[in-house]
Amino acid sequence: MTAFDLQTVRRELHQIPELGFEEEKTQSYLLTKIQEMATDRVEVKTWRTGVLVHISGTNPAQRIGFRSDMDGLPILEDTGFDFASTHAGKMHACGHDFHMTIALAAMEKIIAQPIKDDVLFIFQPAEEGPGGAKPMIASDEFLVWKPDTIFALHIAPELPVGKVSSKPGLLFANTSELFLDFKGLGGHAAYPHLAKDMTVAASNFVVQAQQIVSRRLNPLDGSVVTIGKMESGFVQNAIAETARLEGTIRTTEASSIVLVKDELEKLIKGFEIAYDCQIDVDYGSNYYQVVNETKYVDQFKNSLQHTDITYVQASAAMTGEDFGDMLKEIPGFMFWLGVDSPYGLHHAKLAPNEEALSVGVEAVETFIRSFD
Ligand SMILES: CC(=O)N[C@@H](CCC[C@H](N)C(=O)O)C(=O)O
Repeated sequence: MTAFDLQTVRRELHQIPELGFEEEKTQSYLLTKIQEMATDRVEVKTWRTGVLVHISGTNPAQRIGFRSDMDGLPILEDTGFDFASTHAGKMHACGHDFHMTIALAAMEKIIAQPIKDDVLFIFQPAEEGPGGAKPMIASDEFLVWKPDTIFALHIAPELPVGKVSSKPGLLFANTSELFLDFKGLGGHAAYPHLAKDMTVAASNFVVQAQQIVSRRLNPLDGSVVTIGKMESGFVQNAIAETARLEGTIRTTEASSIVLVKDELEKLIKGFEIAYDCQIDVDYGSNYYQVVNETKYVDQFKNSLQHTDITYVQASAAMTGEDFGDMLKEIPGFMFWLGVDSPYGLHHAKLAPNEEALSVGVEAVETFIRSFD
């Protein structure tokens, strides 16, 4: 049991989603909750819009870190919930409201009954972009409390409530954002021969880019090029002078990200000639793969044996997570928490089952106590 209601906290957080490094309301909400549960063992630091909470152990030999991300997505919520987002066009569509609620509740339990070791709860901004993990772990605020091991969870819509899953080794892919700006020549819709149509150029680019995955990369290595957003033109009867594509590259091999970028650049050169246009590319933020340390995955799995939580073996996924950048520096692992939603991550109707909140709290607390 916690002193606060998990569902209420999750719903209050759900109503105030904020984009990366804009999480001011979320930060102040978390700080209020943390103050309510703080004792003289607890120290709090802020880093940009993030929060670090250090709980001194009774006889510390090491420090265990648990990380929750904080940001929402630029998605217009379509759940119909009476606790839907109050921030127009923004939504907790990746479950970070769940992650933060679970972190707060697990923290409350560790404060109430500290373990031997120190524990650090990390609320990290900007996971969806531009990436808060890398700058956070390089900050003085983090380095003074750098954990010896670190772990995190992510909600899994396709997994039933009561189940968690993970695996040793690769869990999530390498990622790079992709932004392409096309500049041609606009004109009247009736005179295509006098214009350089960027709707046609960008549309063909989307199709051609798919062949990098199917024809240039080793089919045994996983890779994805997804264009999630496409914009061009202003009106139905004018040829578009500009177009913009926004997407993401995913690969299971760190080195394949470079290969995909090389191939994209060849394509860009070809398109600039073929469509007589200019194409500018920007790769935005890049996240390193999430690689789990076997010993901690085993410890997690074993720690759950005396609970009702079922551990199942996961497969690697092409999702990305800047937690990979933390795991590159600090050994640990990440696990999926079953939330049984009919709609998936990043869907405007994502509806995780709130019964999974207490399962998440139990899994996190149980793993932390397994160091005792
Ligand atoms: C778990 C999850 O859904 N993470 C995001 C991370 C996004 C990274 C970046 N903005 C990109 O799109 O490359 C994901 O989309 O996998």
